[in-house]
Formats: sequence, C-alpha cells, structure tokens
Amino acid sequence: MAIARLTDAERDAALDKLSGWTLRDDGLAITRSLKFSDFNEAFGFMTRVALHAEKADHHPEWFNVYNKVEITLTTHDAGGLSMRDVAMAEFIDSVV
Ligand SMILES: C[C@H](O)[C@H](O)[C@H]1CNC2=NC(N)=NC(=O)C2=N1
Repeated sequence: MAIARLTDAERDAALDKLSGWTLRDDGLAITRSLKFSDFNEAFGFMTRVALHAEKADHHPEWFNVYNKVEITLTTHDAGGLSMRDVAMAEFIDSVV
C-alpha cells in the first residue's frame, strides 16, 4: 500500500515533538537507543512494542543486547519516514 513519505518540514516538526529520537544520516529513518535495568525489563518493553506493531502493521527494526535496545523506524513502503513512524515513536515514548 502506498504510504506518503513525510516532507522535510513535516519530518522536522515531528522530530520536535518526539523525545530522544535522532534522524539517521540518510534522513530516511529515526533512531533511539534505550537502556533498561535488566534483560527482563528490556524484553518486556519489546513485547509491548511488538504487540502494538502487529496491531498497527508497522514494525520496528531493532537490536537488543541484555538491557539495551536500539530502535530504528522507517517505512519501507514509503522509502523513508511516514506518519506511521511518528505514531510508533510516540507510542514508544509513552511506554519507556
Ligand atoms: C504487508 C504488510 O502490511 C507491509 O509489509 C507492512 C508491514 N510492516 C511494515 N513496517 C514498516 N516499518 N514499514 C512498512 O512499510 C511495513 N509494511
């Protein structure tokens, strides 16, 4: 399904309302690194996000080692950032 890619202005406005997210060098994704108290906390967080991602049909690219989770959000169908990434980032910000 074609999903609209954010304009640079929309992207910058979105980044302003998010916390802890940085734009990847190529401008096509946003990333955030999280540190939890232990693996159980980290994986519990990932479980919550995974269930939400499935409901939203929008899935993060992420890396976990012990209590650290590195998350990258981009919309493959848009070839860059879309409002789905912003919505997913807002959800993640609300559960960390
Ligand atoms: C078929 C399925 O709806 C699509 O592949 C969805 C699945 N999850 C997705 N997740 C992300 N991050 N980007 C997408 O374009 C995307 N597309």
